[in-house]
Amino acid sequence: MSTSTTAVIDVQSLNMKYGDFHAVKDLSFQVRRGELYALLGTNGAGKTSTLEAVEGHRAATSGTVRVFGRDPRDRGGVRPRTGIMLQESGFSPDLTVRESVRLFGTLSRRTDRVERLLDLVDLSHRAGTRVSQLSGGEKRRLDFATAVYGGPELVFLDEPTTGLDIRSRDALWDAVDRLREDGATVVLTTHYLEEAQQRADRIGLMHQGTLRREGTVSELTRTLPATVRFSLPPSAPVPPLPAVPGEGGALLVETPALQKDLHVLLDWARDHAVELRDLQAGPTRLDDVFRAMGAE
Ligand SMILES: Nc1ncnc2c1ncn2[C@@H]1O[C@H](COP(=O)(O)OP(=O)(O)OP(=O)(O)O)[C@@H](O)[C@H]1O
Repeated sequence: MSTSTTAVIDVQSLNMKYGDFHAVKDLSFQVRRGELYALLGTNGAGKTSTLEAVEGHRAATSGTVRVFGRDPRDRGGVRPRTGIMLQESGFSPDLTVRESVRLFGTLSRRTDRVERLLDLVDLSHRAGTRVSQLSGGEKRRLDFATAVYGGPELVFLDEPTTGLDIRSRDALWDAVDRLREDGATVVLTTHYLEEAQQRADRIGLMHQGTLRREGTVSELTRTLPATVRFSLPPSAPVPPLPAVPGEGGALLVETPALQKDLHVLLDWARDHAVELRDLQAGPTRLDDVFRAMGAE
């Protein structure tokens, strides 16, 4: 899964307006070849509007968007290289699962085997079932199968795991890993922050139409303190680090240097024969960065 500095997506000073409402404001970002880039944000931040411009579904009010160096509305040049899993599927309810994959596959102008895709998303046993009779999770898996038909170079995954059980999620991410091993570039949006935290090479965080933060997970989280949580027996001496009371009698220590302060605490506990009950050391999570951004 190597990434290069070549930009597959290049967005410069993008503005999207709906009438007087300015939904995306002067947004610039790039997605490099082979990268998994997660575009995350609060509700109404402008992610869908941005992706619609990048996918060529909606014209920008101003600014430039290039995908593979071309205008994304150049359907002949961009569409055959791109797979899109939208939030809302556009399948005809009367078609069967097999027919849907075949139809969308033909539209993609790529080649693949329908049976391979059904197997990939564990829908082989539902091949002859009409789309109207699928469960929400099965429809989502069908969406994914049509998006990755023929191994596109660039895949957009818009909330791909919403409604999927844990086994289907794991299978979907395994399939994404295999696409990436073949060099695919992936753009992800999700409200499941832990998925982005685990999988994204880089993350862009949007809020109220602008890109507020961008970087790797460690670049984004290193600006906020980590938390150590523990409880002490009533007779324990005063701990060596400034601690504030938390829920259920726990003590919380916020630290910008988790490893160092954890050492201090553990050495102190050993030297004083103190039991640190329910000890938890939580690194800063993307959720914390998100909350901090929402409060700005
Ligand atoms: N067709 C439209 N007409 C008017 N306003 C719109 C339209 N589409 C989106 N908006 C507004 O633009 C803003 C950005 O919407 P967008 O759907 O891009 O956000 P989002 O980040 O995808 O949100 P969510 O996480 O809630 O899906 C919102 O305030 C939304 O109400």
